[in-house]
Amino acid sequence: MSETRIIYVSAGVLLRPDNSLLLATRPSGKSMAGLWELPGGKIEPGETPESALIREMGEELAVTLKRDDLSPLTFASHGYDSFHLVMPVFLARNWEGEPVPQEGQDLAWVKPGALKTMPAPAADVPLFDFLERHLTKHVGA
Ligand SMILES: Nc1nc2c([nH]c(=O)n2[C@@H]2O[C@H](COP(=O)(O)OP(=O)(O)OP(=O)(O)O)[C@@H](O)[C@H]2O)c(=O)[nH]1
Repeated sequence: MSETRIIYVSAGVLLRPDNSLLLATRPSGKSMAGLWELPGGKIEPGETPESALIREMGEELAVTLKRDDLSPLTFASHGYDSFHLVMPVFLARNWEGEPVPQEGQDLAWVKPGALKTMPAPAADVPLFDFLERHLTKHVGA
């Protein structure tokens, strides 16, 4: 029986008062370059999902998040060819700083109803569906 390699990634939904959320393209040169994803990245040894996300938001977007700004929202679990992705997703409504791409990404603030128009990694398709239903239902589109 072949072993499944699990990759743990932490991702964040930065939600503005107008109910738009931030997506970023994967930088060129990386796997799945150009697709729209939630900001975040791999959880390194010794990190919690929260500390990894806080670090990634600083590295990728120069945004400062505090632990108390993060609420657990949902997760993705998706089998890619070479690994299985497990990705806790946190919601943040407060942060310090305006997101500025640090790695050449494009950024877009997207309303939940428009998420499905954004080409995304396979793991994000059910996630975008969830966000559309959840954020539209509970916050108003
Ligand atoms: N941050 C983020 N990663 C995602 C999302 N959806 C998804 O499949 N992923 C995958 O989760 C992994 C994220 O890790 P990462 O962004 O730190 O990866 P990396 O830059 O080191 O990528 P690399 O392994 O291609 O060098 C990638 O394989 C990425 O394709 C998402 O919405 N946000």
